[in-house]
Amino acid sequence: MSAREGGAGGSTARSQRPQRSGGRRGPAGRVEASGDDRPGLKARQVAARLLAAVIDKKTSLDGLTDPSNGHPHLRQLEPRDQALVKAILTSALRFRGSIDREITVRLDRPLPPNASSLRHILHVGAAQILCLDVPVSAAVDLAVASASGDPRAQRFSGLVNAVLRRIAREATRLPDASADPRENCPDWLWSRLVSQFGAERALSIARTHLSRAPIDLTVKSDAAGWADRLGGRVLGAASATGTVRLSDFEGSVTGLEGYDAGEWWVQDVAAALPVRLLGDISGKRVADLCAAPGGKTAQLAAGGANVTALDQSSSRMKRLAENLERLQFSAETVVGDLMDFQPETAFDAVLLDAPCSSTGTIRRHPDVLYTKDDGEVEKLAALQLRLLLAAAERVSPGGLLVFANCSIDAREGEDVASAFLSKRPDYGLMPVDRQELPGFEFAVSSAGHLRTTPDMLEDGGLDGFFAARFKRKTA
Ligand SMILES: C[S@@+](CC[C@H](N)C(=O)[O-])C[C@H]1O[C@@H](n2cnc3c(N)ncnc32)[C@H](O)[C@@H]1O
Repeated sequence: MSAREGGAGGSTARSQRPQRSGGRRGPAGRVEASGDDRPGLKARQVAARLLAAVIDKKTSLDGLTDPSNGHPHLRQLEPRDQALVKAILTSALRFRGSIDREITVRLDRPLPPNASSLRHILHVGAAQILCLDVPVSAAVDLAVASASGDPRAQRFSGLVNAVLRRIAREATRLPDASADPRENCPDWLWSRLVSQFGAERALSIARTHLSRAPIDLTVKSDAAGWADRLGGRVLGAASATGTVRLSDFEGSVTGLEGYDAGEWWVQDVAAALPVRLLGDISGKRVADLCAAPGGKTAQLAAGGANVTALDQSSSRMKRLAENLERLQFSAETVVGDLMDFQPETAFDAVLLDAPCSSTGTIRRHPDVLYTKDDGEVEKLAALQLRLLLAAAERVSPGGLLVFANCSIDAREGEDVASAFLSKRPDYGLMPVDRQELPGFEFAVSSAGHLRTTPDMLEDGGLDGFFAARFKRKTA
């Protein structure tokens, strides 16, 4: 058994550091069975259930873990158990390929095809052993208890015990230098990365998916001062970008200086770039047509625009309103479908940050690897074109339209931009000049689009993003 196996009952996720105990210890250090009341058991059961929802039903983890509308079983847990569940799921998804290999090589024969709940219990157990600072005995015993309490997995509880104990004894902790980006990148995404970027870049992008992303803050002003106060650093040219990166920060940002006073908001540096393509927006009428939860609305308001923010999701618009209130920004808000939006007058500029596969944000959302696929990308690309054509109707002659999203797939970016231009001859591409984004010149493609991938920026990377800028002709 490894040295960690005899650790204290408290468990600490290496990446997210929730503080949660494992099983209750008897005099001999063994975890005593006590039905569903055993400390830590509910958390493991919920983790297996949520993993099943992601893998088998392709449900987004963001939705499942939403504080107000997430899975009820998760919301019933103590905050520290909720944090443990999220840490388990992040690791289980980020390293799913490696974890699966560690399990599979220790099986005498393949698991039956209908044994998905057993598979999820094994993955939850192995993720704790391989990726988190959970005592091995707690991880194993609670996995065995999860199996025993599940009619579909009951008869395999001995196998769960044997496989997980062998993993604890024999396997290398993750992530280690040998963690293979390819084995943790599902085939559908890998083929897309290779065909779009070539094998070397594909590997470099897939490697970023094995690490957590840093926290970036967009500050209203005085980026250098906030970097000093919060122990971060300014990204890009200080005067222009306003992004402060907190590379090592873990935990909740709500306790940080400046949060209550509304001096900054969390926004990946790449997500802050599309708004900058609108140039000087002070005093202009600008519509943000897929606005919630409002990161870009806040930027538009900070730039002095008269902003109309629209989104079809009322719960997300509630968050947008709360965010704007904390930041002391104002905007006209509309809950509704962009396709039905009929403003009285057209706008000087429109931003469409369209729904997408989110393949640029896998470091933060590893579930995307398993909830999205090629078919979904195609559907989203078609939706984006429909939304872009509708957004184009709301721009005044001579006005600007920026189309953006956080996918790294060209079908949702460059291809949508070309299809749009072929359907709307009254619009022209207004290529982005590298000088417009000091410090981020690398993010401007030869076609004049904004195109980032998570491996582009040293020391922490950035989200993958696409943006194209169009100008409506005057006659
Ligand atoms: C990528 S998110 C927007 C993020 C936001 N711009 C920000 O920076 O915080 C996409 C948004 O599009 C919204 N959406 C999707 N389809 C829509 C539609 N037909 N009409 C209005 N909003 C829509 C979703 O509810 C979601 O909030």
